[in-house]
Amino acid sequence: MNIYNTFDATIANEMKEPSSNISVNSESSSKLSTLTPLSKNVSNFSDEDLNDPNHLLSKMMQNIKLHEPAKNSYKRLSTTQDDLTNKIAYHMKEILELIGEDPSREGLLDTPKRYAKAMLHYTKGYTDDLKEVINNALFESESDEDMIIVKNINFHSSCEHHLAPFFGTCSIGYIPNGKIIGLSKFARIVEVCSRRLQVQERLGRDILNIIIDNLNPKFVVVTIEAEHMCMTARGVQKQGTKTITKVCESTFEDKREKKEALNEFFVLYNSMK
Ligand SMILES: Nc1nc2c(ncn2[C@@H]2O[C@H](COP(=O)(O)OP(=O)(O)OP(=O)(O)O)[C@@H](O)[C@H]2O)c(=O)[nH]1
Ligand SMILES: [Zn+2]
Repeated sequence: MNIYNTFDATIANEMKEPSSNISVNSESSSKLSTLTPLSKNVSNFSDEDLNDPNHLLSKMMQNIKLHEPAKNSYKRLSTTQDDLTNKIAYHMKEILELIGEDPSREGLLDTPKRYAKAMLHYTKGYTDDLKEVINNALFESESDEDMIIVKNINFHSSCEHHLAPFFGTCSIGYIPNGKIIGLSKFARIVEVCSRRLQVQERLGRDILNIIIDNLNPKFVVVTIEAEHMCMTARGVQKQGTKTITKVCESTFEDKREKKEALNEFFVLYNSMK
């Protein structure tokens, strides 16, 4: 059985289409579509599914839901990094003027370009090639009973509402299903997903989906604890506020098994400093 139960997120996941002014570029979308192979589970329909149209439809709907969240058809508007940097810098210079600064004063001369380079870094996840990132570091698992946890992977991301940083740690736990992955790859996956404009809920879901797509584990959970600068440095200005999200899925048909695995995750997670 290769169908994941519908997950329960700590906070409801709001998945939105990329804004309409981001168009699809075939080169980048083919690279990035490796994040969500839509056909992945189609070969896993049972005879029962194939003989009963209602069963089949309901299973197809589950599959569609599973792969809905990660939107990866993004496009950089220019082809070269230099061209992009110059275009962003041009607009940043205008913004400096709009806030009443003098972009020609010595301290600000290189600032638009510095900002452009920083912005491209904060959003480099749009162009990272996940296949290269994972680099075939998938190995046969020796036990499909034991849980693996990678705790406290730190990350920096940008909130899609204010372009303000949000940062914190991400922890991942999973029970394999024939395959394990090189441990560093979890941190690399977190890096790809966080270097985009995000909301925390979608960040967790994107990470979870990539793990499912590559490992098809029996159980997987992703927790994120983060501080949002848009809540501390501006807006409501509540220092020290942390947001915690959890997404979790499993192939277990019995919900109790999923609950037990989740308990095991939190016991282990809390016992390790
Ligand atoms: N769910 C969720 N909300 C976020 C995240 N990052 C920022 N936000 C929230 O997005 C909301 C945007 O609300 P708006 O009313 O449109 O924006 P705003 O007027 O700047 O809101 P304030 O921050 O309350 O000043 C705010 O409540 C932010 O706290 C996130 O990762 N997840
Ligand atoms: Zn924000």
